[in-house]
Amino acid sequence: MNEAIAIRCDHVSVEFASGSRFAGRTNVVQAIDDVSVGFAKSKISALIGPSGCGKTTLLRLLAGLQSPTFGTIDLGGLSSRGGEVAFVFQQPSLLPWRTALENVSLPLKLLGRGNSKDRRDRATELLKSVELDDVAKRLPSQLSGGMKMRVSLARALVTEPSVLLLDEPFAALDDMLRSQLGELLLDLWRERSFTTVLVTHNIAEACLLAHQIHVINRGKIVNSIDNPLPWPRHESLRREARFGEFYGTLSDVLKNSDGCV
Ligand SMILES: Nc1ncnc2c1ncn2[C@@H]1O[C@H](COP(=O)(O)OP(=O)(O)OP(=O)(O)O)[C@@H](O)[C@H]1O
Repeated sequence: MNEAIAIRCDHVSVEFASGSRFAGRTNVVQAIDDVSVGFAKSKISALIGPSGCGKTTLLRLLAGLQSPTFGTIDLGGLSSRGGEVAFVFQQPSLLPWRTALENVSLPLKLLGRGNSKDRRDRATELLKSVELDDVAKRLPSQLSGGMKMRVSLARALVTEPSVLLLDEPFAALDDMLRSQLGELLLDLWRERSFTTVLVTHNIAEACLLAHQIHVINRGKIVNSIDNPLPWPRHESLRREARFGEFYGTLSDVLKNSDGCV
């Protein structure tokens, strides 16, 4: 595998059977169609495209939650079972009977890492990094939507993964929270440099957060664009002319790729 590529998909396709077997009709849905792509090591890559184009299916493939019908996926030996690959979905999916701290420490317990004090200390550290150490003892039902998402991020990062997969993690949040969590993601990435693949519908989010943007439509990657905006990135970049310029370029690419969102 090329040094700079952390994840490589080679001629990957996913076909789903759809329709009713009882009615005697089953169709094949080609969710991913012969995709070959590399995701850069220690960089943030965005997958953007219209609803139903295959973004989640591609992310599930990278997470090992879905097998390809054809083709291969190479994560250089990393896996979620070893805690090296972590994912965060749109719904935070925290265990409701466990406190925020217990939710964050759970992956360490499942992997058998450290004793209970080590795990508690590590989870407290992660809750601190998402500015939630003061609510460590609360249950998920006592947290706001934004707080739950931050706990999910802390839980995903507690095993120090090399790869973080994010499926529209901020989509259910209002604009203000979305921006704050985007900024938080940038901070966490700056400290840890995990390889990130972010599924989003949001052009501005892709412009602000990603190094590279892959446009996906009808199961195919139809364009891959290097984001020219400078690093380090902050929310304030949204107010700069060059941000508007790149936003316009990306919108045009999406329209011309028939991948408008
Ligand atoms: N388990 C499944 N069985 C049958 N079809 C599926 C299954 N999962 C996904 N599909 C189909 O595969 C295609 C791609 O779905 P996918 O969820 O990957 O799209 P998406 O780009 O993430 O959409 P959205 O942005 O709306 O979440 C869609 O046509 C969808 O209906």
